[in-house]
Parts: sequence; structure tokens; C-alpha cells
Amino acid sequence: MNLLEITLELNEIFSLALVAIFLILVYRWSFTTTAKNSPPSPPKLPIIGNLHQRGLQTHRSLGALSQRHGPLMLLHFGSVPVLVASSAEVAQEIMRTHDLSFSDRPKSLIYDKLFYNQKDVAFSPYGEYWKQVKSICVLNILSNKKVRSFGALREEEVKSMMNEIAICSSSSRVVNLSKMFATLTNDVICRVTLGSKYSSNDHAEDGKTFPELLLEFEELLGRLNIGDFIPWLAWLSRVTGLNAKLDKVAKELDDFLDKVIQEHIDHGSKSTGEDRNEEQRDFVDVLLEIQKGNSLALPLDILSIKALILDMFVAGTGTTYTVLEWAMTEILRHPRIMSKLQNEIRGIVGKKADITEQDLNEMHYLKAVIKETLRLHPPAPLLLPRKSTQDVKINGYDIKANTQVIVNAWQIGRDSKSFNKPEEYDPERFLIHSGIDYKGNDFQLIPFGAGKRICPGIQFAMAINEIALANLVHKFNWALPGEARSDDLDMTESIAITIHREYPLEAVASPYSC
Ligand code: HEM
Repeated sequence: MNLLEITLELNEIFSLALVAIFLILVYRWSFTTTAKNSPPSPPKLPIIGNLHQRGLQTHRSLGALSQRHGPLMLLHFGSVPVLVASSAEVAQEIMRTHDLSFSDRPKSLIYDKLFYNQKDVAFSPYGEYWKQVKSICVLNILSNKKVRSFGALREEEVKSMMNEIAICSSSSRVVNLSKMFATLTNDVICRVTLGSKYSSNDHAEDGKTFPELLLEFEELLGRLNIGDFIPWLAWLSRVTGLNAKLDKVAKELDDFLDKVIQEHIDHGSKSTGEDRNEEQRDFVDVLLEIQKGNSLALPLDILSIKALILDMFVAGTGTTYTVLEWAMTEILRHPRIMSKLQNEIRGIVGKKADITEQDLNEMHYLKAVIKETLRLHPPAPLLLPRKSTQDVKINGYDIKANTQVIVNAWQIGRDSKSFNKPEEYDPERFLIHSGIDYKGNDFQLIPFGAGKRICPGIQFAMAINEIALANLVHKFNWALPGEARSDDLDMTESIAITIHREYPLEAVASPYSC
């Protein structure tokens, strides 16, 4: 989101706030309609409700509000009731005890336009279609077996990143780690999904690369569309340009996907025929085969195929590389942790040239570093929004059907009831409590969500992150550029659905020889 767009969004919210203040005077502050047995709510304004309290970094604003109103809060975004969960206990009530009642996703103009009427997995309403497409993705890309089968491909891409770093290092150039991580993740997902890389050299018609298009897409996903919450103000999205921008980016990506699918169809037997073994077939091949086989309860149309391909990139790329970005940021800020990690990895790998998956299993400190990064910097701090499908009671409070639900994983990870000195980056805590994991059973650490809607890409993402981070700290010693000290490292977060660093992470690498 650029400055102009942020200003527009702020203007939009600000004008709405002014209108609302006027109405408050008109109604002589007589606007109180919250039901008796609802969870605690901060006071709301007419029309906009609590929209003005979302802030640009919504996880932080909601976190601060929850400190005042408690871990189960009911807000109103316009006319939409929004339940906010900010403790492990409440998250468990929502995503385990009442999981089925909270497994739906809300509708939104943004998701509709970007994901072919929410035909992807992530934004699809709960139901048979969602079950079918989720299991297609798990079976063909995301299962443990599939993730293991991509091991060689992952290693090749990590090697290619290490070579790039070695080149920078030999010419004393600063390494733009953020860019390297984005390319690595994009290349792995491209090869698995589309069969080849579409990175910095492949330009769409207007000169944008595929990763650039994805970045714009991701930024749009994090935008606020007032019309989703105040339906009679839906026209505002046309005035602010949001509608036009959504159409433009959706069209650009649609053209790109058409091109890729057509290439697969044109290659005919080469791409989809039996002469290619299971390992050689990419996700597009598999989806086209499924479509041709026509054996599904709900047939896959071409829009579903495009939505599923897009999901793998949008749900998988930014989320995965942001973990590497924040992990390297934190260990550059904490030299003691960096050297402890290097000692572990160098001790296990010894004089071998390459790190194997078997080696990774022994790297407990590496895993603790990744867990601690996910705790303090969950890539999707508010997970993805959910919606209740029936009336439910939580902690004695009545929650009505059609209430939107936000689980603040960012705030939950910083709860002093669960973690000692929660603001400190301290991977050791996960050596002591090594049983705490992020797979949806320990509600104090839920960067991937939990329950039926849990992220199916955990293994896929962690396989990339572990091998990449292990190689980075094994093969190089790292320092900040110039005279910068670890305390100087900028920690500003971006404003998007996935929280990256606002400014790229840059560092200087010097080769390590054992
Ligand atoms: C560190 C990396 C990742 C993080 C932190 C992450 C996080 C999340 C979160 C928070 C959700 C929503 C869960 C909920 O509603 O409870 C989600 C859903 C999803 N993720 Fe991930 N994700 C990551 C990587 C991936 C990867 C690599 C893929 C695929 C290549 C992927 C595919 C999906 C899909 C398809 C969904 C939708 C699931 C559903 O609605 O049923 N994710 N992810």
C-alpha cells in the first residue's frame, strides 16, 4: 500500500468519523443497542461502530483494546458484529470447542474480485466445495509425502540462493536478504505449482513481473472496503479507486494464469500425458487431469483451477519468506543467539558440504529460533477472518450467528500468562518447553490457526524455512552494513495482510570455512 492509498484510506475513515460525530449530536448520544449478554464492547459510534479503532496496524490496535476490554470483545465494524479473541483460552473455545460453528469465512468484495468469487480454499465458504478443494491441495502438494518429494528441488533453489550470496560476498556487496527470500519462496512454489520459474525476468504485458503482481495482490488483500461493513456506502470503493485497482490486478493475474494454463494444454502429452511420472507433473497438470477425469462430486471449472493456483502463491509465498526475514532480523539483533545457532548447526554438519533433512531433525535450537520468530512475528497476525454460522455461547456470553471472528494470534503470542517476559526474543523458552508446537494443539502459539480451517501448508513452509535458515548461518558469518549496530536495526512492520519488514533487510556476508 503506498502513501497515497494509505492517505485515501485514512481520509475515508476520517470523513466517516466526522459524519458519525455529527450524527452523535443529532441523536444526543442516545445510540446504545448492544444486547445484554454480549461480550464486553468499547463504546461505538453511530454508523461506523468501532471501525475507526481498527488502526492501520490492526493487530496492535485490537491488542491494545483487548488490554482494556478483555480477551473476548465484541466490536462493530459498521453494521457487522465482530468478535475479537485475544487469549489462548478464548481461541481454544472458538477453534476447538465450537470449531464447526466458526469454520465459515465472511464474504467480501475484495476476496470476491481477487479469488474468482471465493472459489479458492482460503476464502471459500465452509461446505462440500471447500472440503473437496482443500483435499485436492493437500493430496497433490501439501501432504508430508508430497513435501518430502520436493526435497531435491528445495535444495537446488537454496543452493542457487547461496551462490548469489557468495557472489555478493566476494565483491563485498550488501545482500538484500528480503529480496533473496522472496525469490527463493516464489521459485520453489512456482516450480511445484507451475512447473517452471516465473521470476524477475518474466514480464507481464505492462512490464510487471509475476512476483510484483503478487505483491500488489497481497497489498490489496489487506485493504479495508467500507462497503463490506456499511453496505449503503459501497459506492465509496468506486470513488477511492479501490474497485478499479482490484479489477486491474485481478485481470493482470488472470491473463498470466490463462497464459500458463494454455502452455500446459498446448504441451499436451508432454505436460499432462502418462509419459511424465508423478514427480514430474506439476499442480496445473494435476488440476487439468482432475478436470478432464470429471470424477469429482462437484466438477472443477477453469475458474476454480485458477483460484487454487493463486491460493498456493498468495497463501504460501509472503507468509513463508516473512518468517526467514524476521528470523534473520532477530538473530542479527541478538549476536549471542546467532553464535549459539551457528555452533549447533556447524557442530552437526561438521565438514560435510551439504545439510541433509536428517541433519535438520537434530537441530533443536534452529527449530526453537523458528518457533520464537513465529511467536513474536506471526506472518498473518490476525489469521484469516471467520464467521459464525449459528448462535453460540462462549464463556457465558451469547454470540449470534453471522458474527465475524478475528483471532489475534499476535496478541496471544505476547500474553504474559503464557510466556515469561513475552516481549523478549528468547528461543531458549522453546527448549525448556519443547512440547509447545505451532500445529494447532497449543493455543498460545497459533501462527497457522487451528481446527478445520488450519493452514494446510505448515510442512511445506517449514521445510523451506528450516533448510534455508540452516544454510544461511552455516555457510556465512553475518553483520549489519557499515557501522550499524544491532540496536539500530529498523523493526517497522509493513501494512498488509501479511506483516513483512517495511524496509528490506540488508546484511553483509563473509564465508565461513570449517
Ligand atoms: C509460515 C508460513 C505460513 C503461515 C504463517 C500461514 C498461515 C496461515 C493462516 C493463519 C491461515 C488461516 C488459518 C485459520 O483460519 O485458522 C492459513 C490458511 C491457509 N494456508 Fe497458510 N500459512 C503459511 C504457509 C502456507 C503455504 C506454504 C501454503 C501453500 C503452499 C498455505 C496455504 C494455505 C491455505 C490453502 C489456507 C486456507 C485453509 C482453509 O481455509 O481451509 N499456507 N495459513
